[in-house]
Amino acid sequence: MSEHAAPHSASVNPEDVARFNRLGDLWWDKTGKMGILHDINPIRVTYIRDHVRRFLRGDMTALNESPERPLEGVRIADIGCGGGILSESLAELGAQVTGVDPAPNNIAVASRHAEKMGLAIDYRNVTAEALAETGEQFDAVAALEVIEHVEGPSDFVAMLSRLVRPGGLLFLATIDRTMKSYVFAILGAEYVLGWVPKGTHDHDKFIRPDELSGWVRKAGMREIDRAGMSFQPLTRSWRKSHDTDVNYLMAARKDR
Ligand SMILES: C[S@@+](CC[C@H](N)C(=O)[O-])C[C@H]1O[C@@H](n2cnc3c(N)ncnc32)[C@H](O)[C@@H]1O
Repeated sequence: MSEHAAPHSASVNPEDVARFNRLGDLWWDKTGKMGILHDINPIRVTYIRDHVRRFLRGDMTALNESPERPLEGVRIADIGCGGGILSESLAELGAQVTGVDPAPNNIAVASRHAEKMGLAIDYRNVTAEALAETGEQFDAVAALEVIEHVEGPSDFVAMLSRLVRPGGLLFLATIDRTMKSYVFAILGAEYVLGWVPKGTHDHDKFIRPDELSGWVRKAGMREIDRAGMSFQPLTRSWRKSHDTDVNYLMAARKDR
């Protein structure tokens, strides 16, 4: 596997991307250090599915009523796709997924896994900037658990907006910059419980929901929803909530 992260671009923090580049098979180990992404994935996928069906049904003829493939024909870009956890779930629902990540090994892991699962996903080892430069646009763009790892997050949102077609949707997920997130997402998840590799997160790079909403607005889009993802200690499970103090999702729409 390659030690080097691929093409440099303004949003890429080389050390951070190199750390993700080394994860290899851990991406698909549901009980390992990336397990939390598998645990929250059903909430993220349902969130995307429901917003796409609610907001894009009117202008997409291919968006049929099939309960098994509710995203049939929807073009979605998964930015910072890692090992493909989100990309695969969206493809299973019928979406035409393009997954990009600057770490070459992530794309290698994602491509191998998708092939094993019989899923056709267009994985590319390019930066999000390089994808935006092609002028391609998507019905929906998702950058989940990515923006807290990039350089210049407000510019990153502006660049993501360029990838969304008029009337299309942008989905973001990140962590709020609160005392609670310091306790849960850093001390708890990295140091006490060991859910996530130590050093994965820098509290200063966490983002307040209103800050994110402002960047979205500046990028010519409009926030349409935000929701929390909360861990329930009693049932040891995650659920969608109104508490955005730690992990949260945001959906935005580009005007036509
Ligand atoms: C925490 S992982 C999330 C992976 C995936 N989005 C998921 O939720 O399953 C963060 C990912 O963002 C990627 N990444 C970091 N900086 C990036 C950038 N500037 N542009 C695109 N992806 C980036 C990393 O390589 C890594 O795969």
